[in-house]
Amino acid sequence: MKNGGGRTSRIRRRKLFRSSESRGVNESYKPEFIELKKWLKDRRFEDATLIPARFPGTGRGLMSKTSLQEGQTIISLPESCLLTTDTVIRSYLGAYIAKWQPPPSPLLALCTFLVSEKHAGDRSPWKPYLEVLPKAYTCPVCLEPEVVNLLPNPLKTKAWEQRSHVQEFFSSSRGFFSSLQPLFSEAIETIFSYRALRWAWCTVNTRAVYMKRPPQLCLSPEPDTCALAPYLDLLNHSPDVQVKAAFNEETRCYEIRTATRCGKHKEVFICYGPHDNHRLLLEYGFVSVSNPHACVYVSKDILVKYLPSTAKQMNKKISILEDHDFIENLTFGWDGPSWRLLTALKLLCLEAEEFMCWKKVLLGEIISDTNEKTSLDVAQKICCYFIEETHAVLRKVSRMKDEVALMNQLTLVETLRTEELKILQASAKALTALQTAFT
Ligand SMILES: C[S@@+](CC[C@H](N)C(=O)[O-])C[C@H]1O[C@@H](n2cnc3c(N)ncnc32)[C@H](O)[C@@H]1O
Repeated sequence: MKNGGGRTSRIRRRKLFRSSESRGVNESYKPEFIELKKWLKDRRFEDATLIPARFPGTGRGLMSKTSLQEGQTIISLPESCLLTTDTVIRSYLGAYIAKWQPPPSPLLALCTFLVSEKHAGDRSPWKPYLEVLPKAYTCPVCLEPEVVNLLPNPLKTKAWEQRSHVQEFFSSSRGFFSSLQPLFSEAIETIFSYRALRWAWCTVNTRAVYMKRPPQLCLSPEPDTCALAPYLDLLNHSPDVQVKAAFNEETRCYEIRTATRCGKHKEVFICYGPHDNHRLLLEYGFVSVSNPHACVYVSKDILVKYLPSTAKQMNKKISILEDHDFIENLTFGWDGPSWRLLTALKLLCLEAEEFMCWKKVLLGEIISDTNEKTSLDVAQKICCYFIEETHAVLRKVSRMKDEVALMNQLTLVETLRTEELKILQASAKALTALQTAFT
């Protein structure tokens, strides 16, 4: 038999393709990981289970050395490796934090420490950790305005809000930064610049683990819940795994236990939460492909725009939806329009003589065949509008990709929009099936 023609070789090729897809390239030989390993060893942490690797699709992450069983602890990082507000307060920054009024927030304390230690370079005892941190992030606050404008509407609004929030964080912290001048020979503004603080803010927001700390008098009373966990923070997210993660008061280690098996030499994932892609992009700067929680959001304006022109009592209907919390989180998902979206549409499509039944609609009752059919037709129109809009944005992204500098950011938007297109196409199909029941 000729090579590559038969069934066996097809299966072999498929297996090869699948394994190269999920298998990562070992990166533990890289100088930054050798240094990090030494640094961790000095803090009583040695890892026999995982190694740093680069994976197609998810980038840098951790790979299992052996197969992992359900219930197995995959990592147990001693307290001495964690960077918390305690670390900051015990450092040279402690006296300055204690002096500053109003007290800095726990987040500001962590960010200040990161910027200051990064600036210290070789002099920083945290250098091996700082060296493996990303140099740049893709959270919306770091995206170019023309890229933010390509995001779907509700996310675009949140992206601009994130930008203003970080800018406000910077301007409100400048006084505190000035008070640190005696610690540095360079002008403080050159060290604690907006870019430096944004980098630190993204570091904490995309990488910190949840670890509730008791309130400290020298810090503001905002919850102190973030800890940076070197090495452990190389674990990427998958919506398909379950893990238990917490600080163990007895062992005084931050531990992660997996509830999902993992094969040898496979990427080991944790789950950051049951987040949709908008939240993943907003909080972590990435998008998960085939995310079961992914969805496309429908805003009030779009709902109203596609209602039949004959629809009556629109203001009244909208205020009912608002009063009953039915105007937000209306979505298309992989299975079609959400129950909330269809319910909102059914209410908006009620005929004048059916209007008194609005409570029944909210409880999920069927009012009439006409109401069912009209609301499905509107849902289909909205879905078609989104499909066209998504195609148009994808064409624009592809044209903009000529500009190499924006490649990473554009690829992110492209992935998000492509996932949304798949969801919308699946929704359109589900809606067609529902519509045929009424023809
Ligand atoms: C806690 S870190 C995980 C390690 C990170 N990949 C690294 O190289 O340092 C979280 C960041 O990893 C990336 N990430 C996590 N899960 C991912 C995934 N499933 N696909 C792509 N990027 C992912 C995102 O950039 C996210 O902000």
